[in-house]
Amino acid sequence: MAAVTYELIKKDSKSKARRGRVHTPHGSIETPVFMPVGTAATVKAMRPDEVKEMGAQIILSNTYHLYLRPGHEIVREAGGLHKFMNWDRAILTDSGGFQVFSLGDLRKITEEGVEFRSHIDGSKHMLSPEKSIEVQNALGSDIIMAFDECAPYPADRGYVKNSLERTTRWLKRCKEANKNEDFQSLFGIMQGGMYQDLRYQSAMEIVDLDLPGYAIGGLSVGEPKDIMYEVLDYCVDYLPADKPRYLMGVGSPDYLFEGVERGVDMFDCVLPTRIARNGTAMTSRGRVVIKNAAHERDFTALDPECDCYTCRNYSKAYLRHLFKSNEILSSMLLTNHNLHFLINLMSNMRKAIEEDRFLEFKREFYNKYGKF
Ligand SMILES: CC1(C)O[C@@H]2[C@@H](CO[C@@]3(CNc4nc5cc6c(=O)[nH]c(N)nc6cc5[nH]4)OC(C)(C)O[C@@H]23)O1
Repeated sequence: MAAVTYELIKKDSKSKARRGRVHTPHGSIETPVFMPVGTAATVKAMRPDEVKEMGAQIILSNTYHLYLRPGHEIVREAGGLHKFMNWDRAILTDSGGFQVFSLGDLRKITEEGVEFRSHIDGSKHMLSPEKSIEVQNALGSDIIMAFDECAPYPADRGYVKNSLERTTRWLKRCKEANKNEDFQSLFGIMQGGMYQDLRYQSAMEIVDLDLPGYAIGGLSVGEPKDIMYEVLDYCVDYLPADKPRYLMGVGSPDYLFEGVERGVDMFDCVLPTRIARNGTAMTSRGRVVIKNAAHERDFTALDPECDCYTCRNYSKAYLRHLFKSNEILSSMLLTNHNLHFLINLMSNMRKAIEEDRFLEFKREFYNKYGKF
């Protein structure tokens, strides 16, 4: 029995949306779920007790970053990532494949793995399926992601086909490297670019390995919204219904609604924490750019419908002052609100699916939120 299992609780009658539960060694996760990103073993500007208090059930961290700094051996000696960062709920770690492409100074991709220079100090490194699994085993995360290549967008068919076939060969090596780990569940990642037949091929190849869960990779890489939704329309159906489905790198409220409607269970994205540090808040009335002069004498809360610590205690005028003064508290309060907003949104989506009114809830939200 895998350490991570999926329990389907309710399927929406008018869409592919589904309410479920993912069981892990560090607790159960109610789905659909948004996972706050804690790249370097911290959800930036947040303390773990605040992240827990707002209802986060699982957070994401990154192999690429922790391998480079402080080094996975240090985290192993600290007793693993849960101990090191004082987080006792579930952790999912991405494999480093994508981050090497998006962050590292990519040198070479071979059958063995990927050679790259660190974005921190330019030192040369090699990540392979075996190395990625060794690092994730040292981190001790509950869900570990396969070492894959996320094909760039756009990319021609030939490149995408060769890339997905190598990603499948890498997945088999990941499974072999992880075979002695009882408490860490390996998720496969579907690639195939924007080509339906290649997505099908990738799905069949990874599902054949009978893993505890599957991610849809290769999306949220700059493709237009309608292309992502079109690809999602068929990708979810290629994955087994009795396993969790994870859409990587998504997202903002509209992407979350569209993903949930198409049957996705798990999401992660740097957006809420990243834009908070840049002074933008997600609210029930759309985005609020706090530095705008309009907020200078606005002594009302950021979001009239939000009961987070920030909205209960501070005004837009004060938050604008903090941001303009480049105060650390600005990032803390806006991050707290943005994460609370998305976690609360997912909780309301789960309730709406339970009450068979998901599409109505989506319409209500869109009407209030305005343009995306
Ligand atoms: C939406 C938003 C704000 O998220 C930002 C920025 C650009 O998009 C993001 C998010 N998109 C994203 N797609 C992914 C695909 C894969 C994948 O195929 N494999 C593996 N192992 N990990 C993945 C992680 C992914 N993250 O990717 C970086 C570059 C990490 O920054 C994020 O736009």
